[in-house]
Amino acid sequence: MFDLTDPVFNPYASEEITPPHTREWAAKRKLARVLHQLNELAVTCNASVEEIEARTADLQVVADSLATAPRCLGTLAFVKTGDHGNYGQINHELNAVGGHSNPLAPGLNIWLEGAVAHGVARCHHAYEGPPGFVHGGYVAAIFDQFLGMAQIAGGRPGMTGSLSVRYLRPTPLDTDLTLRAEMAETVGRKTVMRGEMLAGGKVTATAEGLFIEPQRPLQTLAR
Ligand SMILES: CCCCCCCC(=O)SCCNC(=O)CCNC(=O)[C@H](O)C(C)(C)COP(=O)(O)OP(=O)(O)OC[C@H]1O[C@@H](n2cnc3c(N)ncnc32)[C@H](O)[C@@H]1OP(=O)(O)O
Repeated sequence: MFDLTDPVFNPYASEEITPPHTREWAAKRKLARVLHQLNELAVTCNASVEEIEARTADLQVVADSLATAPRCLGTLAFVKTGDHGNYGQINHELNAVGGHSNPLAPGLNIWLEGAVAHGVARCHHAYEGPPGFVHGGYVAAIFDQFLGMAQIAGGRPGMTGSLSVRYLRPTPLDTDLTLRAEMAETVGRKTVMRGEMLAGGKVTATAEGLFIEPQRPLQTLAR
């Protein structure tokens, strides 16, 4: 699924974001960036009603046009075509929290240095929960993806069985959030990961995740 020794595609080898491997994904990253910006503008812009209605009509034209193109519903549908890369490459683009071509993703970048996983994410105002701070569900989602990717270094990638987050102080919006995680223990198919999230050098939340290697390969679970 993810081969950390693959010299051609290992998105976690360094802090540098792995470039898109096809023109299609380069185009989709651009689309995602515009939509990500629109997400933030949708919750922050203070334009007139007329302006909002006019721009919404413009966007509806774009959405209706894209809706006429063929679609692939889910990563495995993209894999099946054979034209979009392997599962790891497609997941790297489309993942809900870490995908560079997914406008919902809060720009999570992950890299591994030996046994330690590092990451950075940034949540704009569409991720607001308490006033001025990141919604706790998004903090948990970032940990889920971050710890989930960090555990693949252990060689037995699993699905989240449980995730416990301790919210120590509110996590600020529009701030680089740095992440760090290490494997706490691994017993058979079960791996426990522990991590922390920092903003401005202060820990805002810690998390512990239990990941369980499924009995069947992950790619076959959807079938
Ligand atoms: C590389 C991919 C990384 C992906 C990271 C992204 C993070 C995600 O979002 S994953 C999505 C969220 N998670 C899920 O949807 C998982 C849904 N659950 C499942 O599919 C299954 O319950 C799964 C795979 C976790 C375990 O199923 P299965 O392998 O059949 O478990 P089973 O054989 O019954 O139990 C194995 C062991 O784990 C324990 N266990 C199982 N489920 C849990 C759980 N939820 N919490 C704690 N322990 C559990 C069992 O007690 C057992 O322990 P022991 O061996 O000591 O008796």
